[in-house]
Amino acid sequence: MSIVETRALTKRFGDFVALDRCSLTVQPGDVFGLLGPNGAGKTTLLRTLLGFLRPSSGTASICGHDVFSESLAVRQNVAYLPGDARLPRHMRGRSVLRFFSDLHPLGSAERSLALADRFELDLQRRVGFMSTGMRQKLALCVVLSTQSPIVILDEPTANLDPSVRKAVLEQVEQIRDSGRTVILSSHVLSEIEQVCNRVVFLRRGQLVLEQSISELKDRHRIILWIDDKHFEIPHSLRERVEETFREGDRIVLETDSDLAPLLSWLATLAPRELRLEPLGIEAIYDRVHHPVGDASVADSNAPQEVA
Ligand SMILES: Nc1ncnc2c1ncn2[C@@H]1O[C@H](COP(=O)(O)OP(=O)(O)OP(=O)(O)O)[C@@H](O)[C@H]1O
Repeated sequence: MSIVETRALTKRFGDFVALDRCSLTVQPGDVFGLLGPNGAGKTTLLRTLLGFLRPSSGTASICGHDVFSESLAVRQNVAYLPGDARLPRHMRGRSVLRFFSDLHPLGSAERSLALADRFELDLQRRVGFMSTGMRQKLALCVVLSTQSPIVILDEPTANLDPSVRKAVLEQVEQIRDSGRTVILSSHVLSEIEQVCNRVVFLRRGQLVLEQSISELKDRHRIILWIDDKHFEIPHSLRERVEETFREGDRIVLETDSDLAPLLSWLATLAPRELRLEPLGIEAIYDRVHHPVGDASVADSNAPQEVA
């Protein structure tokens, strides 16, 4: 059974559609990545899942509870790191950790202190005197130390230096290894590729592609330079390969199947040069967000402010 499920989930702010009929399922143990450019609707989706925003239409449930009408039950199962976590500025780091671990039924002061140590965070400092990155680390200690079945992280590594980023991703991997579920939004494609097993791409409020990371890793791009003007993929290989681009003597092919038969055939054509590269999430991201012939959205489509 899915641990998170949305069906045709839609959120409008006035006339502006921030989420447009999004249907997705997250399975227990998934590390589920949410990708999309600024304003795509990632935070709106996460805030709707947490019951902070009322869906305009469609449904969403977490652990079988409706996210809006049963939001208390939902929040008991979720630890959430917002993109702009606000913590009491007058409190010292240590008191913040104690306060939140007492508050959350699945919290633990001991775990949060151990994390602060791992992130090399000075807990003597008051929140108001911490840097942006230090406050982010503190919020992460609060969220990552709870044992909630679902952990939702909105851009968890923003503002962090590379060594803390690495430590945060290790924590995500530990959560995954303990069988819990993570939903993670990030602009850092390599992080998504590293820790997620599934990823969805949001674009202007719509889910435009869902991709398993293991399938993504099997996808390759072959670029070849060939003098033969009559290049044609043989019938027997057409199922395995797709020609995506041809310009003069340069041809780009993509495939997600076994490379051996394809490379054997290409070798018989004696190309002048041949390059083989894993397609990677970055190429998919570019293709999804800058499709050929796409015109950028005019400003007239911008939302109106809604409280
Ligand atoms: N309360 C609101 N009233 C009006 N429009 C809103 C409101 N909240 C969000 N929006 C709009 O909804 C769209 C989606 O915003 P959202 O914050 O979900 O994007 P995002 O994908 O998280 O972006 P980013 O990567 O920049 O954080 C944006 O155009 C934003 O301006």
